[in-house]
Amino acid sequence: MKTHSVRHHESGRQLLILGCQGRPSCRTKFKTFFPILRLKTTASNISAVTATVASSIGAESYGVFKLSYDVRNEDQELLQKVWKRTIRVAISGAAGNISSHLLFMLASGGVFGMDQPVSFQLLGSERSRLKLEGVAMELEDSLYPLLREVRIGTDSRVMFRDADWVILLGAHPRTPGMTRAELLDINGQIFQEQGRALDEVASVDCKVLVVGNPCNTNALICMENAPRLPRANFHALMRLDENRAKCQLALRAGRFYTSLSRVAVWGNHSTTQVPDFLNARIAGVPAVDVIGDEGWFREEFTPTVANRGGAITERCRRSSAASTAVSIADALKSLVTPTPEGDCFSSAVCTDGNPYGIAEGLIFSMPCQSRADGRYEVVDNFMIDEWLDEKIMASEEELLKERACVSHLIPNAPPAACEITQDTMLPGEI
Ligand SMILES: NC(=O)C1=CN([C@@H]2O[C@H](COP(=O)(O)OP(=O)(O)OC[C@H]3O[C@@H](n4cnc5c(N)ncnc54)[C@H](OP(=O)(O)O)[C@@H]3O)[C@@H](O)[C@H]2O)C=CC1
Ligand SMILES: O=C([O-])CC(=O)C(=O)O
Repeated sequence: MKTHSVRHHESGRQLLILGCQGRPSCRTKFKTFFPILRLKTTASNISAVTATVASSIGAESYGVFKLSYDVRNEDQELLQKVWKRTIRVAISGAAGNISSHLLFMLASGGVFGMDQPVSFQLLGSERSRLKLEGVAMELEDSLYPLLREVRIGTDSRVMFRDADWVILLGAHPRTPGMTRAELLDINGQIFQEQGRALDEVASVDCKVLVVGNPCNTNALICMENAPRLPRANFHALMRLDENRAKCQLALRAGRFYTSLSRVAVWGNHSTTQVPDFLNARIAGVPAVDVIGDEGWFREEFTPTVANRGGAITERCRRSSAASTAVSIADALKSLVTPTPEGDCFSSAVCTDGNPYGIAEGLIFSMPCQSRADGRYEVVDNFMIDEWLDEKIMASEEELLKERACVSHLIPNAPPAACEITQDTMLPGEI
């Protein structure tokens, strides 16, 4: 026998593999096993804990993640180590393009840390069931020591249960001829249902990152349908836009991107987004002074960043996947590591009580900072000049209209007319 994985008792005590589900032969293994681990645990409560872990999620672990082994003679280091509690990450659209990069970054320890065990609850659909199995098989073959469990399934009420992080990738793509209003409605229904599922089964502390487009309004629908969860726990991904802005500034200034700080992108993840050059710094100096060409910022930088996704889609014939996964990893890392003094990260979050006078009850990208505990605060000292203000108001206006279009999907919202006259684009649309 060899031990494959280590899990945690909820009390925080270390417990070595519970995959045997209380079978008698397995209990015998545990009996001989636990003295080595110096745990005050008896065979009977081991099977009780096993049952709790299995039934609280409600779906069986996939493949190799079910197995238990005994490493007594093989890996003393593993036995001696005190492990952190495993983080549960639920991901929808897990059989898709972004996921095929993201899962491997999360499992490698590159996001939550090299000492942080993770488990995956991967949500797919009947459409993607086989592909989801293939993804789980690739995770098996990758032998990640930090990946303690993989569950796959098609029921959000099972897959979101007890998750610490929920990353929502799955969404209907905009097809030729489909208007933005139609896309909002089709995807809004998916996110209404997922919000309800989160409300029923998610841990109240879980943080939700919506990526599936149109991500701001999808996140809003999700949040409004999950009133049990704090509104501050919902994000829509804007970090890709921030990374794209940093890339363009670094290119133009001829400086390495690590010299950039206070680069925020405001507003909606659409072509009305506002990459903020006014507050950006390069090696601590305002980017406008380093680059010294206001025309470039307004006429080139801003539209290049807002349309960068489309430029990639045009070349790849699919939207950005790897760089989106990297930006999701960056977004999560920003919430679990302290923001460097004076810096910020961009995330679309709930505008309730925001310091910039943006209409409340929207999911709107603003500069944020974190103290590394998964929570954030909106940075309140950004300068807003007339040009920036006008742009921010246009993006706000667009999101107000999007909200009106999905009022039928928001509990207790007064009915509103859908008035998206100008059919705006996602950054990745061409
Ligand atoms: N916010 C951002 O910065 C970015 C957002 N995005 C968005 O992220 C999302 C995922 O992108 P990506 O992984 O490349 O997409 P994929 O095309 O790979 O699809 C991801 C998943 O979405 C679900 N899906 C696909 N088609 C449909 C459909 N017709 N009806 C319902 N569900 C469907 C499927 O999940 P299943 O069948 O398993 O449910 C699929 O596995 C997209 O909405 C994309 O626009 C992309 C880049 C940047
Ligand atoms: O439009 C898309 O699907 C992709 C997208 O959001 C982007 O590239 O920013």
